[in-house]
Amino acid sequence: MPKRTLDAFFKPAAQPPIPKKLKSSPDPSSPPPSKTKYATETIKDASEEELPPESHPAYPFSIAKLPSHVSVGLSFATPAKQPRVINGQPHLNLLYYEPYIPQPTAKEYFHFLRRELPFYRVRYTIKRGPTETVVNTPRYTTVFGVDITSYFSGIKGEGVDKNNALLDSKTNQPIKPDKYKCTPRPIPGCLDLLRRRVEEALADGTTYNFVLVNYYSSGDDSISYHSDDERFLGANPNIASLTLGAKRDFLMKHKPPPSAAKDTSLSGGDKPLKIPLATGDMIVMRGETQANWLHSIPKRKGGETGQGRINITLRKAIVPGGTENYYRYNVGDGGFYRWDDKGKEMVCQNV
Ligand SMILES: O=C(O)CCC(=O)C(=O)O
Ligand SMILES: [Fe+2]
Repeated sequence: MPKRTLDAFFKPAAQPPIPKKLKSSPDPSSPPPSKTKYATETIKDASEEELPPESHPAYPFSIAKLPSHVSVGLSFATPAKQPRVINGQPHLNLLYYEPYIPQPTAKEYFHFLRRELPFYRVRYTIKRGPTETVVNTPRYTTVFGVDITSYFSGIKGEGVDKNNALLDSKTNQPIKPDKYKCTPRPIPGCLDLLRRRVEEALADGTTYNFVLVNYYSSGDDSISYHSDDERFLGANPNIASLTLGAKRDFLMKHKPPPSAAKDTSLSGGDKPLKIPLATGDMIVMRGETQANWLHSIPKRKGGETGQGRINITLRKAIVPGGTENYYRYNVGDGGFYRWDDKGKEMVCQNV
């Protein structure tokens, strides 16, 4: 791979000033100091670095650390643009970063995450009365994090290692073995940097403890209309949602009012709001949005979208039920998939 210059990472969007001196702490957001002194100096490629991957008993394989050219972009070139507020419709409250991550970094980040994360194609059953139906989730998913009643031990900023254990937030002691049916996974450094950067960008006290990742491999992959208004997120949850890779339409429509749909402006029958999300774009759904609006990524005619699309949502679960729900529906109990760069497809690793 060719060498890059720092200049290349900061094009084309207007960028915040590059700090004169960068820290050299082990925090993944901090690039090695020898490579970052001047904007024109060359910096090494990921392949030249030997950052040890992060392993943890709950991961199916160890997860690579972000190469420094991606962590530099995420740390110092975000937000690429200031957000627009979209609130011109009842109960709607969005921030729209167009983009949040500048394109060169978004592209590298997309390829890195697709290659390095474990993914799942979850099947689950739903029961309606006596009938059981099997649901095949129409996209790849994965999830990391734990609700606020627990946390992973470890030194802040040191990243994940195999000794990170789950502690109870009240007692600071190891959790009882039966606290969760699922096995929560610590957020790997490559996603935790994004989480911390978004919290900093919002600067309104928002914090997140979950990272959910969707991978839409083609136009046939989708998510149907829903709202993320589960009780385990608390009232008026803030959810940040980042797009990497292929452009897909994000549709929103107001929930129908509980009584007869007389007010057609809220009936849900109107044309949906369509936001064509491109790589690096981020929307933040806030306030009463989840309580009143549904959103979806519909299938695309023709099936193909070229390169595939990754969506990352940041959320905060406040009770153990949230942790159980997220692992059940985004990891499940089947085999995991890993991206095969030669075959250009997700390959199931076990069953
Ligand atoms: O892929 C997207 O943009 C939306 C994903 C989503 O709504 C969800 O995971 O709840
Ligand atoms: Fe959603």
